[in-house]
Amino acid sequence: MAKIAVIYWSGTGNTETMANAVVEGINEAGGTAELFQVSDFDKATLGDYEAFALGCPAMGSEELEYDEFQPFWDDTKELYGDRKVVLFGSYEWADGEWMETWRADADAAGVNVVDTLIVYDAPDAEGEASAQVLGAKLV
Ligand SMILES: Cc1cc2nc3c(=O)[nH]c(=O)nc-3n(C[C@H](O)[C@H](O)[C@H](O)COP(=O)(O)O)c2cc1C
Repeated sequence: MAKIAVIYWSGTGNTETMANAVVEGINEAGGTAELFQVSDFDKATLGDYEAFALGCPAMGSEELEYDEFQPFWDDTKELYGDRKVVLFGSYEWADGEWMETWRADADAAGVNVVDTLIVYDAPDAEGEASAQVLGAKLV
């Protein structure tokens, strides 16, 4: 059974809601999801997982959260190899440019990004369903 890490940062809970839905989607598709706040994830265990869902909202000025998530991303982006990765997060002020930048950075690092998902503000039922579908793509 595919062991999949869902690793996220969330300030006000919107990306956390998405992360929980991603976990549901993985588990319903037959995978085994493990959920981590980024500050709790031990990078030394990266090799233990077959796929990854990474979540971070738009912060700064169309950027990843700079204190915890950006350093995590910078440290790990060369390490995913050909394992499947999805990127997700919530935004509110603009139109999702941070995700385009994140995706381009992932592509440049050779990350196997199978899909991305952005949701405006707090996910509604449709947003949560989309996050479940996203998670299932990793299984
Ligand atoms: C410091 C700060 C910076 C933000 N920068 C952006 C931004 O550049 N673009 C945007 O669309 N939303 C921005 N937002 C809005 C958040 O992305 C939005 O509130 C999101 O839902 C927060 O997700 P979370 O609940 O997972 O923390 C910012 C919010 C904060 C607090």
